[in-house]
Amino acid sequence: MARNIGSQYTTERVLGRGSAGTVWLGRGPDGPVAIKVLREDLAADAELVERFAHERRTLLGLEHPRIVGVRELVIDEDGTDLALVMDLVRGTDLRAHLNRHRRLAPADAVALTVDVADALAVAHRAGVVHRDVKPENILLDATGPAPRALLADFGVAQLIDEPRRGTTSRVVGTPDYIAPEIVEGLPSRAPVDIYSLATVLYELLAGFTPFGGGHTGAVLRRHVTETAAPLPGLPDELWELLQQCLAKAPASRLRAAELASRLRGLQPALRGLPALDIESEEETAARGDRTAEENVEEPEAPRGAVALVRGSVSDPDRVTHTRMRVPDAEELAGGANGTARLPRTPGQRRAGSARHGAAERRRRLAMTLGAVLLAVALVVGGVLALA
Ligand SMILES: Nc1ncnc2c1ncn2[C@@H]1O[C@H](COP(=O)(O)OP(=O)(O)OP(=O)(O)O)[C@@H](O)[C@H]1O
Repeated sequence: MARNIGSQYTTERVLGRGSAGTVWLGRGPDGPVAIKVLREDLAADAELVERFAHERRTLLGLEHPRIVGVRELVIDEDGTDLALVMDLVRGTDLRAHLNRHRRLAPADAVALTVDVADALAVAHRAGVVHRDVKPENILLDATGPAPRALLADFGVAQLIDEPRRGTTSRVVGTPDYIAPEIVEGLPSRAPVDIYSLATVLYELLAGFTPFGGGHTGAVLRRHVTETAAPLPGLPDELWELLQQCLAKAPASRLRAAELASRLRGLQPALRGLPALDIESEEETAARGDRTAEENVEEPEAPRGAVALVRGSVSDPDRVTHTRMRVPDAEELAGGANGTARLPRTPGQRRAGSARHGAAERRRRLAMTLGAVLLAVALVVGGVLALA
């Protein structure tokens, strides 16, 4: 049902829902807009409303073709509505795009990443850190010949989470995309956005994030202790860039403008390359491999591998935005064995899988038998020589 937002806008129908509220297709004096109406409990939080009002200039001031512009901040006097009026993006978000395509050709993945890096370069220059770069916050404008990415929700995560940030025992963000320094309780500066964007790029190429899968604590630990598994078939230069932006040390990551320019430089060489021919364990299981593995008599040797169900691109229960406890030092150190999902080319066995284990056992048995036969032959030979 249409309702008025402030004196100038009306809502028409729901475009989507997020943790902070509902986004509506709306109408204003200059035509259609998107209106994010924040949840009632947030709108009723006087401190939060004040923070929004205070940050009004920042929210409204970021203007760039690759940033979803905020046109108006509506604060109802009676405290019922707190809404952001935004430019309407005609298309979809990157999460929906990824759900449909599973993984993108390197040139397409890089083109979208360049758009977001351009947006971040402008924001970082203005001293604004996004803090929640993820496919859900990247909108795709589908009105041109190829989709263009726009980064949405600047500053919103920060404003909403502010009161809880005083406590160092909590980290805020979306687990799969959160930078290691946030997990360690350090402040979020511009490099956190670069890390999250590199995670998105990895996901666009692989179909899954480098450190996702399993429960939130395991995901956080991997961000701090593990390195991303290489993606077979990815051109070396692109892999090097990805690794650099996924560096644990924030200072080692590229700045947004440099990332955009380096990626642009790679674009000609990527043209025409197909999407990577790799799959996650989840996809292997979907192809019926799991049944075969379960039929092998001995269970898989425990490696601590985490099921790939949660956090996968098609998981409707995916944790998208949450507050988490900062893992203690012991928990963070527990990742030495590595628990992240590893990319495999289709049909390739995972080291440690039951079938791989059975083959390994057969190989070891053959080697042992060979060694015994050799020893017997040497003894017999020695006895005969002495006789
Ligand atoms: N400016 C816009 N134009 C068109 N659609 C939009 C716009 N902003 C948001 N949407 C749609 O609304 C959906 C919900 O957006 P919202 O920002 O509330 O949540 P989210 O980013 O998906 O999740 P969360 O807020 O929990 O991190 C988006 O996924 C997108 O499909």
